[in-house]
Amino acid sequence: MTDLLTAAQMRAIEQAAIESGDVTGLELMERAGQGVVEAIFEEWPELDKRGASPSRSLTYPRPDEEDPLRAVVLCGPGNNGGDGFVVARLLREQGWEVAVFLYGDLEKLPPDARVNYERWLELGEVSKLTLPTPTKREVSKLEKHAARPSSSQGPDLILDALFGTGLIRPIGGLKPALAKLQIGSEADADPWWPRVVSVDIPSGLCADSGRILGDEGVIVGAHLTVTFHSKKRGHLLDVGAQFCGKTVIVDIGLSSPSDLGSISRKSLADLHSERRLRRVLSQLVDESGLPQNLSKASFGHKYSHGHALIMTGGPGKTGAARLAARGALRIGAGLVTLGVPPAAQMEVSVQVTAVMLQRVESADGLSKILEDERLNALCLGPGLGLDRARDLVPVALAAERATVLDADALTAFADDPAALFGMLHENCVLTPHGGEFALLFPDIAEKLKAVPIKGPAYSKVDATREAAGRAGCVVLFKGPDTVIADPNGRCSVNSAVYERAAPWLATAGAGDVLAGFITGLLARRFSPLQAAETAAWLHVECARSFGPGLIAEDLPEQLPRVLREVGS
Ligand SMILES: NC(=O)C1=CN([C@@H]2O[C@H](COP(=O)(O)OP(=O)(O)OC[C@H]3O[C@@H](n4cnc5c(N)ncnc54)[C@H](OP(=O)(O)O)[C@@H]3O)[C@@H](O)[C@H]2O)[C@@H](O)CC1
Ligand SMILES: Nc1ncnc2c1ncn2[C@@H]1O[C@H](COP(=O)(O)OP(=O)(O)O)[C@@H](O)[C@H]1O
Ligand SMILES: [K+]
Repeated sequence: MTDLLTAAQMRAIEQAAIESGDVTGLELMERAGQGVVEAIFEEWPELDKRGASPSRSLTYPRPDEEDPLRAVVLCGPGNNGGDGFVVARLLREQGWEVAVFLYGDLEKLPPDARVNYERWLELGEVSKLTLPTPTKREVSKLEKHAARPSSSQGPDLILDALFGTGLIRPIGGLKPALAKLQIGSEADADPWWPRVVSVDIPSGLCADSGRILGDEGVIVGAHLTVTFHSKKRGHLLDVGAQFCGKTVIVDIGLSSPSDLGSISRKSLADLHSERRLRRVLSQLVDESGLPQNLSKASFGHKYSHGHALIMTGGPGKTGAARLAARGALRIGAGLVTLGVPPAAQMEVSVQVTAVMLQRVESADGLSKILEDERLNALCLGPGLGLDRARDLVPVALAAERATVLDADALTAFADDPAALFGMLHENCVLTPHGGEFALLFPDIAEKLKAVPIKGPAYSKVDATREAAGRAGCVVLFKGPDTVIADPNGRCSVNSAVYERAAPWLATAGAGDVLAGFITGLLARRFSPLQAAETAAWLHVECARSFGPGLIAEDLPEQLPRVLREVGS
């Protein structure tokens, strides 16, 4: 299990460790600072002068062997700043020239940060940056220390230890200073500009939501972010990953992430965990006791792997449902039938082979074929058309089968979401993208859109949980930071950023395939939450397996390879 923590949860874990007497806050801070330095050397071995490490850097100017390496360390008024003082000291001890700035009042530094401030003072000085807005003179001093290589010798590293998990207000006052350093969000990516490293999280970013506090959008843009113990939600949600650069986690010897002390498991959000998903994929047991893994049980027949029914729209509108059907079949549903209006029968029949076809003109027709109890998973929405959705959705939901509602099946209820919520049951999965989410849950979407002026800000995890509670079923809220929640508060994030980035997944029809994947897993009797989580994970894996140039049709065709790799 990989938990994505909030700032409060991280503090609780730290507090529990300190209270247990196993470790002191000062020791944790020292380990944090050491971890940052190690991570910097790991990322840029040419900065590590301790041994004869290879001086290879394609992106940055190679440090001159004769000159000392130089760092500008920006420390803030809390313990994040304390970590900064530790890093400054460790670099200085290795011969670096380090210019340290403190943004805030010395008198208010928390005790551990104060100790590390004092320790640093034995090695160097600290320049002041007045809070909230540094003076012009202070900013020009900062600028002098951070001059570009073209004008004088610039620093090799800028360390952002201004704010970490304690950020609760916008940092608008720092705008001119960050602009001068060219490390703010507006800075161009400049390969000749020093490496920017953020301690824990880029300053300006809310650790709980991945949103920038304040309407000015002031934030540090880092090349490398070094966080502690576990990723925070802000590293993955919303715009977080755009500003973190590469994010690495340093173990500072806190208890294992699954040992959470007073934190309720219900309040946590999981990061998609490959290990857990592999377990789900391989260990599910169906009601006949056969292993329900995706290679299919050797003794199962097609009906033991479920029968999915996916409704299409009218002529010219059937492509989306066909994509979903292909996805459902490839992910292992025993049979997949497309429910087609008579006018589109010809169009669909010339395009499908393994997928079956059944005429379903209207609600009556749907009720009739749902008399077949073997149809155990339904999908409505992709290309369905709004009128057909309004006609068919009530009948489908009344049948109480596992049901995915996507696209038009969601939009059709924009005028009266409560009517939809009244019909939903616990075996449903809603798969809205941002626009559909806002139609069904306008007040929740509004909270997520409003500029956060204080932290911790309302997050996509909060929003999806709230939506799932209201709908009474699983909600999968799509995006590069897909969040999946059930009405009991269980929640996970399926992230497609950092090493799992798959921007080419944002292609027409990709969502239809996802709906099909979920439907196929529901047919295979996965629970709604497991079906949504597993499908979302496989969806990204398929996109990554294919790579750039992907179109939606390619996704189901990648599944055999991805499943083989999962099973191996
Ligand atoms: N937890 C752990 O296990 C470990 C944590 N560690 C480190 O501690 C960090 C968390 O430390 P933290 O709690 O002191 O928070 P931090 O981000 O330094 O700032 C808080 C201060 O900022 C202030 N403030 C806030 N917003 C502001 C604004 N816009 N403008 C101005 N001021 C603002 C706020 O002020 P106040 O509202 O109280 O006036 C408060 O004084 C964490 O990120 C990690 O680096 C590691 O050492 C090892 C183990
Ligand atoms: N930048 C991105 N990186 C990774 N996945 C993305 C990105 N943008 C969107 N997606 C995913 O692509 C799919 C798009 O679905 P959707 O918006 O319903 O499109 P469509 O209706 O065209 O199928 C969703 O699964 C979403 O999570
Ligand atoms: K920081």
